[in-house]
Amino acid sequence: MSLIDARDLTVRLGGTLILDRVSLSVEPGEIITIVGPNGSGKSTLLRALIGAVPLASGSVTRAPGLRIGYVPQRLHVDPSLPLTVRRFLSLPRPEADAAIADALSRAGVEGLAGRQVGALSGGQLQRVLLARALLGRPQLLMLDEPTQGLDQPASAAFYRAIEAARADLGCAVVMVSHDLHVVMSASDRVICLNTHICCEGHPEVVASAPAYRALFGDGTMGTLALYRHHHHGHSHDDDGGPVPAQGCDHDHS
Ligand SMILES: Nc1ncnc2c1ncn2[C@@H]1O[C@H](COP(=O)(O)OP(=O)(O)OP(=O)(O)O)[C@@H](O)[C@H]1O
Repeated sequence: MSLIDARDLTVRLGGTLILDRVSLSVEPGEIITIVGPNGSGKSTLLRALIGAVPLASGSVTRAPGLRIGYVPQRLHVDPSLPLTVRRFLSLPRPEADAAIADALSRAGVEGLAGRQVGALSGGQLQRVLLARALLGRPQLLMLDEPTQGLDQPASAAFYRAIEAARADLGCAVVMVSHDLHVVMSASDRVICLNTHICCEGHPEVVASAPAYRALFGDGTMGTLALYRHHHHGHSHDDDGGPVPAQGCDHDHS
């Protein structure tokens, strides 16, 4: 059984169409990466899958009792707030010291339990947020641009921790990422979102797209090229059936 099954998920916020008939299912243990331009609905999609956003139409079915660990894009913590990592990880529910130590270790930051949350570096805080998500031994880990603002070694370490957690817990991972090396190397499936799913497929399929080759040919400019690829309008001139997208190099003109 799928962990999550979304059918024609449609979300409107403030009268604006944010997600248009998005269908996807998440299978146990798979890693799905969601890419797309700013404002394309990636965060909203994660929140809708969790059930934190009302749907205008469509449905989201979660496996009964599904345990989800969610790592937000960022969390602002007032540096003057006295709050240790241990206490932070015990909110809202008290957790045993051993469980906290285990989660911190899985996230690769054992030894931080006594530190002040407000004094952590960006990379440490993201790993503590990962530890928090891992505490509930999730079947599904959802991460919203978790390495934003981290340097390359810190990002790489973060993703290694995610992979280790998946290997260990067997959890599925759905993440939003702009880190295309990760997208291409660590994902079972890549979904490119632009209000609707504009293309999806195995990384190799996406990698065969000219836009992806442009990425590695042109360095960071290639990153922009990927995000600019054929992001066509949102009008559907078809009957709303399955998106026939397999790669990122098609257009719908
Ligand atoms: N509560 C809200 N009310 C109205 N519009 C909203 C609300 N939340 C988000 N939006 C709009 O929905 C669109 C999608 O936002 P979302 O954060 O899902 O995009 P995103 O792809 O995650 O963007 P980014 O890459 O910049 O993080 C944006 O245009 C945003 O302004």
